[in-house]
Amino acid sequence: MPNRIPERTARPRRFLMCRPTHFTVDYAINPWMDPERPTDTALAVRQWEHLRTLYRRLGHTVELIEPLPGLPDMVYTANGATVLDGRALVATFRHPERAGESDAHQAWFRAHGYREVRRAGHVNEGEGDLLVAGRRVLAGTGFRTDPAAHAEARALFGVQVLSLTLVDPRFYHLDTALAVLDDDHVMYYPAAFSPDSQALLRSLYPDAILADRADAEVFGLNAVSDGRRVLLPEPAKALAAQLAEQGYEPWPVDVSELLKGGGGPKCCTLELRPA
Ligand SMILES: CN(C)C(=N)NCCC[C@H](N)C(=O)O
Repeated sequence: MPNRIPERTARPRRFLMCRPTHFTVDYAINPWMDPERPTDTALAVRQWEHLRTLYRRLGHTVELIEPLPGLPDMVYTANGATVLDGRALVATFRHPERAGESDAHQAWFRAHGYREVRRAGHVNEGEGDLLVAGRRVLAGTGFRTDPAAHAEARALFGVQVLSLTLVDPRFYHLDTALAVLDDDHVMYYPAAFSPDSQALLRSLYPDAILADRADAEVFGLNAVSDGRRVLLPEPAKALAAQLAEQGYEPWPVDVSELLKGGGGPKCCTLELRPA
């Protein structure tokens, strides 16, 4: 009997985004950034506007945080916090170039009625490394987020937090190597993880979609899923085909300019999970 394609259900989401008004690459804190390569801020804004419009068209709510001059990476709001049950754990960045973003996010969450807003006591780059999967948090470490931040997240959110070690500097945040598709389904690039973390992922998600190197290298895993529709960088063709085979709707987006900073659709999108 042929395998049945599972029925996928979309759930409306609430996202926080930041217009890339001040986007440029004038420092390099990840292997994708090259300050010698010109950037086109107007194009970055157009690509970002398209992403925002798409979310709205798909029925999601987009809230905005004001972009600040001198913080060109602020467009990557996923790194600003992790939000679960109305509690915001605000990022503490590894690199001084991004440190100013923490105050901006803290102020935003305080002004928007979150029941608890806490600044991380250890290096913690928000949803770049802490991905919420149902009532579990998958937590990356190796390049940015400190393992001690995982314990802090466990204490604040009161959910299971599972540590995963990244081993390839090109996949420096968990959300470059793994995407949560649904509460209990993920896709990931195995070679980005240590052997122990690969084994853990295999046991947790035996039916995960596995990305190949080519799709991982175009940031195909830096994707946003609402349970059925999956927005991902358009060059990740094989991954889009795999998603379709598994009952998802791939929505390819052009984020070529934003990739110059080392981030794709997911990096530009922080999910707000109310109480
Ligand atoms: C998918 N990724 C990596 C993100 N969640 N964020 C992008 C951060 C980019 C920034 N220039 C940096 O290197 O911090």
